Amino acid sequence: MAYRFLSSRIVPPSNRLSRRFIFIFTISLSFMYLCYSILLCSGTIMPNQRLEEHRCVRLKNMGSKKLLQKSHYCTISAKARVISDETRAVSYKLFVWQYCYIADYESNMSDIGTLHVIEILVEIRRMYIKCHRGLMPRTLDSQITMEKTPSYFVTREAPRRISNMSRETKLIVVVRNPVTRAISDYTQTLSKKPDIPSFEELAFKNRSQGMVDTSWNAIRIGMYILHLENWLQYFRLSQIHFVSGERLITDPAGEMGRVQDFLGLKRIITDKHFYFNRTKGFPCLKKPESSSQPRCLGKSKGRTHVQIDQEVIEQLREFYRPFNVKFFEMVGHDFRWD
Ligand SMILES: Nc1ncnc2c1ncn2[C@@H]1O[C@H](COP(=O)(O)OS(=O)(=O)O)[C@@H](OP(=O)(O)O)[C@H]1O
Repeated sequence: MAYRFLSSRIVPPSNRLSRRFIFIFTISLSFMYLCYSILLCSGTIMPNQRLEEHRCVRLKNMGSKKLLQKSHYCTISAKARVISDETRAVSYKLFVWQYCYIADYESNMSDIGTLHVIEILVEIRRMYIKCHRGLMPRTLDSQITMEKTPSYFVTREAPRRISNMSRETKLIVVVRNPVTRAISDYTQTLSKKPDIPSFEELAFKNRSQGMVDTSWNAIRIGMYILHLENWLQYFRLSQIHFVSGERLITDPAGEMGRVQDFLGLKRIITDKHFYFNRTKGFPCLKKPESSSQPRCLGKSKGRTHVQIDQEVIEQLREFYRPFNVKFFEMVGHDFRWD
């Protein structure tokens, strides 16, 4: 649009020379942005690499020496996640900008080499994918890289993009009772924005008629089967492992055992690594890699939930039941959310 506006006003349509100049100028500008976005990527790889030590729990220190000389069990720290999410958002915007700008140019310039423009687009896309891959830490064959972005599960485009990157990716999703999940979500939002409407107001379009507002994210996210169906267009069910959010609290070692099996790792993390912290009311790590002190999750994990009317909870249970049943059937496991 910007080009159309400029070209129609500044350059007379018949002036081929000026048009060629604008074309070269546009391409140069795009190229500069491309270089900038690539530099931006490599700039953020560095902090990621520096964080690698924090991310990777060396199994060596967890007991089994034989395996551990070779293996790292990697998790992505919250800080690393923020860096990679932000960088991806910025580079994605740059990519879209470049793509749209050139595509717009292409549609307006019949006399320029279309093939040339396509070549440039292909190159930008190649660089873009390389840029994303570069955000992940380098790993040896004996290492596993993990990426943690909860919102991917409910992001429409995520399965296609991830499968484009690697079809063999293993996916782990923590699911909990969708009603509790919605209340937890609301509690978290309320702690940041105390002025939001009540849970009941947000959850229902019409409460007396039991009409739930599925456009509210806190509700929509818990309709797991719908999101799963989207993922199953690109991944096999055997590539996805569902962790029970409830059992992660009552039996963290058991859940972690199943995660390790799914990833094809020896069971290194066992109940020896956890203890129940009465003050926190949750299991905590006895001795994490980074310190000799026990470590619990932060204050924002495991907060007291907002009190919700029992009748509202019942209505939401009813609403979720058919979605849950389909979900249990699909994954072949009953999470017992009733
Ligand atoms: N060990 C331990 N300690 C504290 N909290 C625990 C633990 N295990 C699971 N949980 C549950 O994790 C819930 C928070 O996870 P989130 O989904 O918000 O995490 S994330 O931000 O998406 O990473 C959090 O939900 P809320 O209770 O609603 O805060 C916890 O119930």
